[in-house]
Amino acid sequence: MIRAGIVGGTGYTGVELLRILALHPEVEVAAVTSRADAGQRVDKTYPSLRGLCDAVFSPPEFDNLADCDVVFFATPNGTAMNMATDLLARGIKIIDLSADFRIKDIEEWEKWYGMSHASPDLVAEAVYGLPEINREAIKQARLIACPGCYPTAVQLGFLPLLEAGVIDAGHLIADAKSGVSGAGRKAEIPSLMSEAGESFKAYGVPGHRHLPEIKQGLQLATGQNIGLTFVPHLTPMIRGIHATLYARLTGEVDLQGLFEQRYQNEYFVDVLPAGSHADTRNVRGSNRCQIAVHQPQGGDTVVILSVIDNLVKGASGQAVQNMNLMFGLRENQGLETVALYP
Ligand SMILES: NC(=O)C1=CN([C@@H]2O[C@H](COP(=O)(O)OP(=O)(O)OC[C@H]3O[C@@H](n4cnc5c(N)ncnc54)[C@H](OP(=O)(O)O)[C@@H]3O)[C@@H](O)[C@H]2O)C=CC1
Ligand SMILES: CC(=O)N[C@@H](CCC(=O)OP(=O)(O)O)C(=O)O
Repeated sequence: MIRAGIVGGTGYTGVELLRILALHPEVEVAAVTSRADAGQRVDKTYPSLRGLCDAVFSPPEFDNLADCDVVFFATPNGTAMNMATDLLARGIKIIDLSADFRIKDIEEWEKWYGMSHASPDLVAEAVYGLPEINREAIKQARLIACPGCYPTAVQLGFLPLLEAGVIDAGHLIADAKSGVSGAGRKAEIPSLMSEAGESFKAYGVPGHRHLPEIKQGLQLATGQNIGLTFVPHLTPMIRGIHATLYARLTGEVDLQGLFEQRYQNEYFVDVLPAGSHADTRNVRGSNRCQIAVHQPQGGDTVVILSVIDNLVKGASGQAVQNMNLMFGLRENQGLETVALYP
């Protein structure tokens, strides 16, 4: 059995990892940390796990994680970068759900994240954990930077078009909407039901920290200079991201065929039949990204609809998909759940 540790087990992505790993046949959850709940049984904080998890929260310290084979960081930005070196030196693999190792340009990272980087040397080594691009590198990696939630939905939607060279890469538009669980479990006024409920708003229009991540990811994967306008929105649902992507076509192409071919061997990317409208409810609780392809009125604008569950394919499910690859397991092991409907 793989001994897994979770740093930040009380947060939304932490408990989602616990939910997935509780039924994973090859994994034993050996350590779960929380500062606030240290000493308390995990299933007291989360009764949904009663009978499935007998772990007790411990403080996020090296000694409590030292017997793990892999440690997931489900923590705010700036945490994993301070603990990674010691864990790696002990031979423990790391899967970081935060942004600490995602951006290769350290100055750029420091600008967007507003802090200095504690382990710049590890950034070069980290593998960006989007399996649909980096599968072979992930299998060899000891440090994974899991993609952000918006970057997962946006990159999977644009990739086939950029790889085929059929759109103007300099003028992409991503109009994305997220449920409130994307902001995490911490108490914050914008996440209150009376603030986010019955309301809908854009935020981060002048610049959101996922912009450099998406541009870097698409640039590295396709070798093209990417120009992107990215506008996130907060929508009054709990889980889900819906990205509506726009690009100008530069030639004639069978768009539906292009997407179906690109993702024909990808278990977690489902290209919907022509004419479909992707809907977040069809991926809620599952590790799937569903994509619909449109060319309105046969014009020169392609519109891609890409939906994921931000906590699963956008975070913890993708993290487990990476773990499966790193440990030579079947990529979809423990992740074959069907979406919850409605
Ligand atoms: N929510 C989402 O949809 C997504 C989130 N992410 C990223 O995943 C990470 C976790 O997100 P999320 O689960 O939403 O966050 P939450 O705010 O819900 O949870 C954060 C967790 O980290 C722990 N924690 C906080 N500060 C520290 C610290 N300094 N040292 C150790 N543990 C700490 C908290 O427990 P305690 O304070 O008790 O220690 C808590 O368990 C973030 O980096 C986020 O950006 C990525 C993709 C999607
Ligand atoms: C709705 C909401 O607030 N979403 C978050 C996305 C958070 C997230 O998951 O950030 P990382 O993927 O970079 O870790 C935000 O826009 O800040």
